[in-house]
Order: sequence, then C-alpha cells, then structure tokens
Amino acid sequence: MVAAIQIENLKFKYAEEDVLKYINLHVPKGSFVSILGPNGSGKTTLLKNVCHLLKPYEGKVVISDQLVERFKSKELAREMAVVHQGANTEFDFNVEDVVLMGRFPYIKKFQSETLEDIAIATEAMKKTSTLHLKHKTIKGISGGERQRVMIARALTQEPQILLLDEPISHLDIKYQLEILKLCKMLNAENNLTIITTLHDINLATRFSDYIILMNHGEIVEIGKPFEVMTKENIRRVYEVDVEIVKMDQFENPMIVPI
Ligand SMILES: Nc1ncnc2c1ncn2[C@@H]1O[C@H](COP(=O)(O)OP(=O)(O)OP(=O)(O)O)[C@@H](O)[C@H]1O
Repeated sequence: MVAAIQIENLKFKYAEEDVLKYINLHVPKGSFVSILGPNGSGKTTLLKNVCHLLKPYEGKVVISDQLVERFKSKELAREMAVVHQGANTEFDFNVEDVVLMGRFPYIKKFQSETLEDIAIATEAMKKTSTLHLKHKTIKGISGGERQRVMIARALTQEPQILLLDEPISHLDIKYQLEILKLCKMLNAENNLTIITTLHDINLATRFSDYIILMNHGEIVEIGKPFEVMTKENIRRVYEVDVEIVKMDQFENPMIVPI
C-alpha cells in the first residue's frame, strides 16, 4: 500500500522526559485513521511532529515519499492541511477571509485571490455548513461554528492529507456526524488521507479504517477498529471496563462503558 505518511523510530521530548517513544507508523494513502488515547498520551504531540511544527530528536517523518523537513512551507501546505485544537482568534477577520487564507499556498507574491479561489472557498463553506456565517467575524461566532470554519479553511487548501486535532470537540451531535461523514466522503471520493485525534471511541470506531491507540507516548496497538478496540486494550489504556456490542447496521461494534 502506498504510504501518505511514514514514521520511523521517532522520539520527541519537550524537556527531559520522552513524550513520544519510538513511534513507527505507516498510514496508507486514502485511509481514515484515528488516534485515540487518554489525556496526555501524546496524540497532539504526534500530529505536530507529522506536520513539522515540532521536530523529533530522533527518527524521521516521510510525507508522500519525501522527508517532511525537505518541503518548502508552501509546498507542504499544498500537500497537507492541519486543523489545530482551538482556532487562533487573535485577529478579528471575517469568516470568508479566514477560509480564503486556505488558498495562500497557491497565491503568488503580490497577487490577490482569483475568482477560482473564491469559488473553492465557497464550496468548502457549503460542505461545512458555514456559508451563512461568511460575513460574520471569527470572534463573533460560536466555538462549534469556528471549528467548522477552520475545517472549511483546511479544505480550501485542497490538500492530499488532512490532519485534524479533536475536530468535533465543540460540536453538537448533528455536526459531529456531519463533519465525520464529510471527512469520510472526501476520503472515499477524493482519496484524501485523514488522520484525526478523537476522544469519542464509538465515533472513531464507526468512521475509521484504522485506529492508533496510544498511551504514555507509545503506540499500544494499530489496526482495524475491531482489532484495536477490545475490552482488554480499553481496560489497559483507559482503565475502564466496557462491553462490546455488535449492532446489525454497523460494521464495527459499539463500546458501552459499564
Ligand atoms: N508545550 C509543552 N511543553 C511541555 N510539555 C508538554 C507541552 N505540550 C504537551 N506537553 C506534555 O506532553 C504530554 C503529551 O501531551 P499531548 O498534548 O500530546 O497529549 P494528548 O494525548 O494530545 O492529550 P489530550 O487528550 O489531553 O489533548 C503530556 O504529558 C503534556 O503535559
């Protein structure tokens, strides 16, 4: 399988202690991968190493057959879009301008956006149900609306790989499903590779092709949801007991805490 992302023997630390320990990972192109694990297990740190916001002190990250550090920033932005936790709302731009910022890797110096750029941004706002917000300011909308706007901006980047850090944490159940279904659709139709951190183990199990289960900076298990989300693994990592329930309409089982 062609790899969108390949990580070999990656180690990372902020200070003395290793926060990521010998991470090895192969993410097939076009797959939907969720990173799960308890608070502080290293999920966000791993995503930040993938997008080169943080640099490992050992090991390597390869994106579409090239070491991540070899990419020029615009080149990497055409390959990969990232939606970080908590949108940056330091500046009070309007929503449409924020979404249009996704076109920056395509716009040449001293040029402004074209009609095509605006059409791409509009389409992304339609897909994320944010078009009606376009004249509002980014500070003047709700946390969940802002989360969808940041996803619209990432889609406007037209990446091959989309990294999402807890993209549904502020969304109500309708929009949680809408965003994950949209990701799944882009995944299937555009062969977009999606890697997302999630806390909802049932939504992760339902939507993911593969799950990476982390604990204490290590990958405990990688595989198909039903292989990874076993009673034993969940007890080991989250220290809770669950029942695994098979429902006819879903391929993957539901996980019920007891
Ligand atoms: N900027 C930082 N400086 C120092 N330590 C950090 C920093 N960011 C995170 N850490 C530590 O690194 C470890 C992993 O944090 P990380 O944010 O990657 O975990 P996470 O799995 O994404 O957690 P959560 O589910 O709570 O978002 C934690 O022990 C955290 O305290």
